[in-house]
Amino acid sequence: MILINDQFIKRNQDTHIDIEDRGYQFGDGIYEVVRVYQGKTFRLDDHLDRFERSAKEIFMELPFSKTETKLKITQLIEMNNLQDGIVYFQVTRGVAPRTHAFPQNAKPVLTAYTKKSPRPIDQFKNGIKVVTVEDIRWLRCDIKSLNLLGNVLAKQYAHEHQAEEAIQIRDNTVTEGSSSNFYIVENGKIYTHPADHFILRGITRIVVEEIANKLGIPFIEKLFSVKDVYRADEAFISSTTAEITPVIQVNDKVIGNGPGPIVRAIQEEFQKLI
Ligand SMILES: Cc1ncc(COP(=O)(O)O)c(CN[C@@H]2CONC2=O)c1O
Repeated sequence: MILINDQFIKRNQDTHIDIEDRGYQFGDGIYEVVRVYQGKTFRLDDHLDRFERSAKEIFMELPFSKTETKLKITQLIEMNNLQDGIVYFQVTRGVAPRTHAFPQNAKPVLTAYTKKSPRPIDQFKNGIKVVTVEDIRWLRCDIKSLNLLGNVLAKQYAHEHQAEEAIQIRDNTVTEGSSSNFYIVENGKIYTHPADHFILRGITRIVVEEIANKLGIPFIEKLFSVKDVYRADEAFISSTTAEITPVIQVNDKVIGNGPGPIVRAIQEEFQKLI
């Protein structure tokens, strides 16, 4: 089943999204991806809080309250008997004759679906290779909007260079991955870009900070360059789908000696949480 507003419908039915839906024409909308483990959502409240903030930041009404949205998402997971995978949901500003300014009386459109997806265990174990690209995105990357072309181009560059992720660089500073947050470890301390308008404040990033605090590992929000990355003892990314994934190579530079003790400790604690 999928969800369109307050209707649960079979996916193979004649479902349609209007050609003048602003999400389709302008990317005028917001989204969330939530992980489901053994049928239970992980940090859904945090995702819904961020969803509400994203809507507020683009001056968009949400069609349902947090409680109502939570219920619909949970019902969808149960209907589809999703055990391990993700639930994707988004709201667009709705359908209206194409004009850039906000339409007078368009109704926001909520859609959601679930997808079985195994955890990338090999990547957790062995780590991944990433490449660096220029961060060409707009200046409100803190909003989880449907405007993902910059992210798409970055990810495509990674795939064309046999890498799993592209780490974006803005003014000689490492911001984040195309769909992940990025960290380096030096002398037992974790460094990551401050949660400002230049990155998305990842839910998994919040969990990484909580785990670091629990383990007494300094979690330092600080600007750093690619040169700092090359000198790092360890590097890793985090996201709802990548969880905590070690980074063992950046461009042609090997980082440390493969997944290090800090990222392993964070992974171990994360595993306990789920
Ligand atoms: C640009 C960007 N930064 C950071 C993150 C990490 O945020 P979370 O920890 O909250 O997931 C994401 C996740 N993007 C989602 C996660 O999976 N696929 C996505 O598009 C992202 O797209």
